[in-house]
Amino acid sequence: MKQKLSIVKIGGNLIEDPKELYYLLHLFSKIRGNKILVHGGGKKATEIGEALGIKSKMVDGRRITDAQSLDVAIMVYGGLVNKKIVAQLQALGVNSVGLSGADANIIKAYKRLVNEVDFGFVGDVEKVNTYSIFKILQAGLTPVFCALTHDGKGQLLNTNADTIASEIAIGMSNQFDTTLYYCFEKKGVLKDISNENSVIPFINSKKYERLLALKVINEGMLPKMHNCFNALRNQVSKVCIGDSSMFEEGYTNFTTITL
Ligand SMILES: Nc1ncnc2c1ncn2[C@@H]1O[C@H](COP(=O)(O)OP(=O)(O)O)[C@@H](O)[C@H]1O
Ligand SMILES: CC(=O)N[C@@H](CCC(=O)OP(=O)(O)O)C(=O)O
Repeated sequence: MKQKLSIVKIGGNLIEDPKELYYLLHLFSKIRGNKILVHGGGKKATEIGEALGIKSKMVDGRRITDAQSLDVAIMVYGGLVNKKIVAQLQALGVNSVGLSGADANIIKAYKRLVNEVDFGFVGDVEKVNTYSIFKILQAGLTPVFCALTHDGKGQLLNTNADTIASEIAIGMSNQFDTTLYYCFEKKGVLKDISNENSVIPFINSKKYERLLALKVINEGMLPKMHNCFNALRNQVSKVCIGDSSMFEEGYTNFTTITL
């Protein structure tokens, strides 16, 4: 029987709220067995960029990343956010190690070029070196990944954190019974975005099509849902979307995605 692995992705709004972030990290520290944390930080990168006079432009949920924006991304994701999270996890008794995709050559990527849009230094994942992740887990360490990959030729690339989480989950599913959790500030996928009590408990591909047509799902939820189905189609056992409470025992008010 395969060992269990939990992969938790946390997003920008949650990271920005110190109380929420602490609550999540506290619950993460209680997850038993193998676990991996993946974080974004897009909101912070936009804020720091603006303070430096660098404007952000998003297309299809992804940041157009010129050389200056890439430097901001490296500083914010690989430095500020990653190291703060690792230090907090250490305080909670989780021996974690902060990583970008370049470290231990774990995530190789190529420059994204879709529909003629030049995203600049944005990477799409080519290969996840699961052996290195396995070795880190085996050493009793908890990897904390930021939203950076590399092209193997010395170039770091900015990569959507939801995609990093799903690609790691897909890669690790050869060896592990993997659950992927997308954890953000809302209780789950909502029927009515303005009503926190409208969580849709289960979404399968058919229901997803309907929700898309009704425009219930939009903005940042679009790439998230795409990554959920991609993970499930590629041997990831389970995918859930919700807020930090989904890691509380007995809590059920979140969204589970099925094929
Ligand atoms: N039906 C929906 N239910 C919940 N959130 C939704 C929905 N449709 C769009 N969203 C938006 O998606 C956002 C989450 O995506 P994103 O901003 O990329 O978050 P994160 O940084 O946590 O990955 C929410 O903050 C919300 O504004
Ligand atoms: C290419 C691309 O768009 N990268 C993202 C990486 C950070 C991220 O994904 O952050 P959240 O999870 O907080 O949204 C960005 O720069 O915004």
